Amino acid sequence: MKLTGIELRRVAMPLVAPFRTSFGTEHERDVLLVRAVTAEAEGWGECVAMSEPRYSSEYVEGAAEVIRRFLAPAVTALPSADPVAVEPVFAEIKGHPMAKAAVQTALLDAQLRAAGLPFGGYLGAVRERVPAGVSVGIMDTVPALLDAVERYLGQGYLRIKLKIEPGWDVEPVRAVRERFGDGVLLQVDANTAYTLADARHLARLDPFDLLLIEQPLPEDDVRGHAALARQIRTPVCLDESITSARAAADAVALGAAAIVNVKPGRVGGYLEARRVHDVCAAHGVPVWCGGMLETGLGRAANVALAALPNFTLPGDTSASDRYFARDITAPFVLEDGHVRVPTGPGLGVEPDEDALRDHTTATEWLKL
Ligand SMILES: CC(=O)N[C@@H](Cc1ccc2ccccc2c1)C(=O)O
Ligand SMILES: [Mg+2]
Repeated sequence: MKLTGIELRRVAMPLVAPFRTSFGTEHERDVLLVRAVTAEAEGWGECVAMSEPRYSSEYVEGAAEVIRRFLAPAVTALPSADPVAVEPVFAEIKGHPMAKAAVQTALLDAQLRAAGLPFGGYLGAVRERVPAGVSVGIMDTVPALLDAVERYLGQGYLRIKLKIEPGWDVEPVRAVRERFGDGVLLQVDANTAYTLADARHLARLDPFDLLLIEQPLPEDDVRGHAALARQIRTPVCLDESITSARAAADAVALGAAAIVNVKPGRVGGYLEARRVHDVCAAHGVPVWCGGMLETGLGRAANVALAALPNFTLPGDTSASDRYFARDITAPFVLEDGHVRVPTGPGLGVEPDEDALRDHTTATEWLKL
C-alpha cells in the first residue's frame, strides 16, 4: 500500500458536562486525528492523548511532533505502508504508544477499506453488539452524583463506574448502593490516586460488592497492587500499568491484576491490544474496553475490539452523547444497553464533512 500523504487534523470537542477525575477536570477534548491517504483508500486514526500529560506522559502537541518527526518518516521509509510492518520500526522509537496507535490505526483503516473488510472481522469480533458501561466523574455533592447515575441507568447503561479519589470514595459508593440497590453492576476508578498505606481504607469498599477497583496505585507500582490485592476483597483491575502484552503477563503472574482494562492507545495500537486480550484470556483473566473520550472514529475501533471473546465485562464504550452534543461521525447510540459494532469496511464510520469542518481547529499535511 503506497502512502501518498498523512494529514494531522486537530478538532475541538466540547464536553456536554465537565468530567472530573483524580487527575483533573476536562471541559473540552482537544483531539488529534491522523488521516492516511493511499492510492487505494484513506484511513483514520484517533490519538487519545489529552492536551496535558495528566493521564500518562503523552499529550496532544507532543504526539503530533512525534508523528511529524519520527513516525511518519518511518512509515514512508518502508516499501509499503503496511500496518503490521510498522510495528518493528515503531519499536525502535521509544514510548509514545498513543501516537503510534493513531498512525497504525489510520493505516489499518485504509488497508481494510481498500479490501472491503470490517475492522471487527479483521480483529476477531464474535459479537454484533457490545454491552455498554458509563464512567461517572467526581461530583460536587452526593445528590448531584445520584442524579447523574439515575439518568445513566434510565438511559439503559449496564454498568456504572465511579471516579474516586481520597475524600470521595466510600461515601459516594455507599450512597449509590443504598439508592440503586445491589443489582447494579458497579465499579470504581482511582486513576492512581492512592498508596499501599491506604489499603485498610480501601478495604472499606469491600462490603459494596464492587466488580473491581481500577488502578488504585501509581502506574509503576505493580508489586504494590499485588500486596493490596491480598488485603482487600474487591478485585483489582489495572489500566495505566498495562502498557503492553508483556506488562499484562507480568501483572497477572504477580497477582496484581484480576481484571484488565484494555486501551489500544495505551499499548501502542489495536494489534497489541488484541495481544493483551489474548494473554489475559490464556490466564483466565477477563478484560473490558476502556475509553479515552474518543470521537466516533476512535469509538468505532473500540467497539469492534470490545466484541472479541474475552471482553466479558461491559466497557467504557458509551454512546456519543455521553460526552458530545455533536460527534464528528454519525453518533453511537445505546440500544437496550448495547452499542452496535459497525459492519462497513474499515472502521465502518467516516467523519461527517460539516461536523468535521465545524470542529476543526488546525490541519497539517505532512510532506512525505
Ligand atoms: C472514561 C474514563 O474514565 N477514561 C479514563 C480516564 C480519562 C478521564 C478523562 C479524560 C479526558 C480526556 C482524555 C482522556 C481521559 C481519560 C480511565 O479509564 O482512566
Ligand atoms: Mg481508568
